[in-house]
Amino acid sequence: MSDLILETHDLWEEFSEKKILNNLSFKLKRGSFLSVVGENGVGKTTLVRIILGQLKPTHGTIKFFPNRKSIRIGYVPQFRNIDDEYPLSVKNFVALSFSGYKLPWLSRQERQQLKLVLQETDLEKIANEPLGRASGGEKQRAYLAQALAVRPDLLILDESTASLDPISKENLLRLVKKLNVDTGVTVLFVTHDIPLAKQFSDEYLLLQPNGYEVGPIDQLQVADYEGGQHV
Ligand SMILES: Nc1ncnc2c1ncn2[C@@H]1O[C@H](COP(=O)(O)OP(=O)(O)OP(=O)(O)O)[C@@H](O)[C@H]1O
Repeated sequence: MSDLILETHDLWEEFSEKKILNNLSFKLKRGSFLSVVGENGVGKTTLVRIILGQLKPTHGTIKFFPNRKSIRIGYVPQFRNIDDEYPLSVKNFVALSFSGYKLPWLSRQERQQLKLVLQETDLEKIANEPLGRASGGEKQRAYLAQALAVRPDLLILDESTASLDPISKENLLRLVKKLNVDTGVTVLFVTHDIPLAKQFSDEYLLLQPNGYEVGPIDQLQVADYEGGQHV
């Protein structure tokens, strides 16, 4: 099996005559933890949408290994608060990931998977509580559990920690890192939080208005992030 999960070649996207992503060629190693960083508007979400298959690149290619069909992708969005009156329990919310989600009709395998994922995300104790009453960190763990329920090969966190307090942010990332190490799930973490990226990832992809940079995370210079221009 290839040691890569995906690779892009010469990728760019054109929006209203504006070129985004600058002929991006990068390789994502299976089992790695990559932080995608860069200032507002450089194309981080555009890259995620291309990976998810929601957007076709104007130019260039994206290749999955062994192929797209065999790669399961879990996606954790930016934190959106859930109303206090939200009716589903934590468990039922996580189970929305399965098709035919009404709990009594989950298959045995799905029930086992649900139990495991609630354990992994430390939500077992509040599994039957209404999600609306959970804390911000617990709600975000429920989104994470939903993404993990499909046993993804690739987990994409799209500014998923942005609205959490510093302790909840770190706890969420610690959990993701543990899953990355224990299960080998590949992680692509889109963030503006450079200290958090440095603490948990192995590699970085820095998108810039006129280019991009890739490398081991310890080589990411904050000065580069703040508007430096490299190709
Ligand atoms: N569907 C679209 N139509 C037109 N322009 C778009 C579209 N999607 C994104 N853009 C533009 O492309 C650029 C890159 O957007 P993108 O959301 O990928 O940036 P980003 O790096 O994720 O930004 P942020 O850090 O603010 O979330 C922006 O200038 C944005 O306005």
